[in-house]
Amino acid sequence: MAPVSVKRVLISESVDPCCKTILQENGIEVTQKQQMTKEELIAEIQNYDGLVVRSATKVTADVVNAGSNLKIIGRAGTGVDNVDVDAATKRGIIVMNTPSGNTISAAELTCALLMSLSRWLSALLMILQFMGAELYGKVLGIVGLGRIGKEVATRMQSFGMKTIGYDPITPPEVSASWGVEQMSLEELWPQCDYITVHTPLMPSTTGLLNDTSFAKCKKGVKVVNCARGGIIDEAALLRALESGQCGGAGLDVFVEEPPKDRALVNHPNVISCPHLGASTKEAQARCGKEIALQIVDMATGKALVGAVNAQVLVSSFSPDSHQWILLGESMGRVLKACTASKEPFSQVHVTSLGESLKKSTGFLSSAAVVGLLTEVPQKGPNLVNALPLAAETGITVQTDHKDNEREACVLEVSVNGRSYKAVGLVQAGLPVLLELNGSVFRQPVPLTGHLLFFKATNSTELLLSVTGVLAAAGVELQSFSASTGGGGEQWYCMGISSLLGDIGALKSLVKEAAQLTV
Ligand SMILES: NC(=O)C1=CN([C@@H]2O[C@H](COP(=O)(O)OP(=O)(O)OC[C@H]3O[C@@H](n4cnc5c(N)ncnc54)[C@H](O)[C@@H]3O)[C@@H](O)[C@H]2O)C=CC1
Ligand SMILES: O=C(O)C(=O)COP(=O)(O)O
Repeated sequence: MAPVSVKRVLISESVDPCCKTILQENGIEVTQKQQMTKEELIAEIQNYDGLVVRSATKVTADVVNAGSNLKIIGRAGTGVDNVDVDAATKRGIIVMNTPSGNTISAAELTCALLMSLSRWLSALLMILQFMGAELYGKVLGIVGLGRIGKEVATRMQSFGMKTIGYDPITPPEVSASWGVEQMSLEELWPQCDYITVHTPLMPSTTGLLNDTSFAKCKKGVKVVNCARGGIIDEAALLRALESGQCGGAGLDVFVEEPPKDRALVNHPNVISCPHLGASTKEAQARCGKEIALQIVDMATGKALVGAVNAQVLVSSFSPDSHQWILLGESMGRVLKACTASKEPFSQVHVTSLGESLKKSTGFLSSAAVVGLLTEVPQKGPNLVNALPLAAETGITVQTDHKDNEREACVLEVSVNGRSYKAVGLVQAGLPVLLELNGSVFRQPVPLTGHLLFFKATNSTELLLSVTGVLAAAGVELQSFSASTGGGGEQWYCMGISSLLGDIGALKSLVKEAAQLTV
């Protein structure tokens, strides 16, 4: 993978100082600010290649779009719901997080809230309520059995709690191996003395606990939310607290932070924190260090860790994928230049051939689309946004893999019902073109530097005329490849020292001509 140039990074809030230090030690200029307003961020973001945030900075589409040089948004923490990931993806910006750096801290705060709710450990609540309850023997329902859910389960088991849970993705046998019996939410609600939620906030988890689910719970159930505000519906929670259906709530997160509506925070049976789950020295040191190292690794082309919107890029970080990516891009560019029609493509089909390319079809197709879209009048597409941009432009991209003795990439595109095709591979570490629109080259064409393609009938006089045009323009001929094609029209490719200023003279000699730089 080619390094992503990151020279200047803005840290827009309180990220551990080790983040700045590590970035600076690796030659990156860093500005760290606290509590930037959205207006300040929009005004300044264009000066940076990278932005590092926690949860307070709202990286909305207008911030993303103002970041004309942005290549990376790093979240020193888990949730990326404060970042408009779709807007970033469309702009080709990588979004990455450090999802395990604060797991233990968030789990520990959850456990602290569960304990506080059992014994009313808060100055105010202790005055109001003297009688607590043991956790021992009680049932804890854990909704979301990922990193934090698991750590909460194993900790609360040591208090003798029975842990049950629900997660649509974590297999029941996996959670069973750390002591959590899975069941449907319908079965879970009525069994729990305590419920804690540990899912991301998304449409399927918004209002997971609502009036209907509270009604199915044991009277007096206690709930904890250290995940995201809104997973427990706030209005329903207040109603359940007031009716006694909910016996207490421990809340670290709110729909609006800090919450302007203080009804929940001020409720006598609520223990609340201002989003402190990750606020420990250890978690911050881990997240700050991890995000800095991940950015450095990406910028040096070493590895791509923690990217949430660039799966294609992640798989492209294998040692020899770089040349295949160049091949895909160059083939896209060659086909774009050599199709007679200037209409937009409607369909792109990429086939990878050969065992070792089985897992490369994803990045080969993105790379080919990057090459095909280079004339899109926006900032150049890259492997992050190629496929979303293609979809937006109405291009259908299909991929395929076929077993073959030799590794190769076949790129076919359709324009106005006509198909065009290129076949290439990486030979001796360099991308080469084997075939173009039915013409098979006698010598593979090295896809590097300035290339002149033309289609003509095989004739020595014509080739002399073409070299004459090059000489007249002061352009040197550096390599020459002709395709096998008998007497009919065939494609030729010349490696040239620079592009011709005007291709008109050449076009008068040959059927089709195109020049490009790859
Ligand atoms: N309060 C704080 O300071 C912190 C909050 N968090 C938040 O905690 C939450 C959990 O974080 P992690 O455990 O690291 O995430 P994770 O990705 O490891 O686990 C989330 C789990 O939720 C499950 N899930 C998805 N949809 C579900 C549904 N409809 N019902 C039940 N489960 C569902 C997923 O399958 C996954 O196993 C996130 O929202 C994160 O942003 C994380 C760190 C600190
Ligand atoms: O990592 C997360 O998802 C968190 O909620 C922690 O947020 P913070 O880094 O403390 O602003």
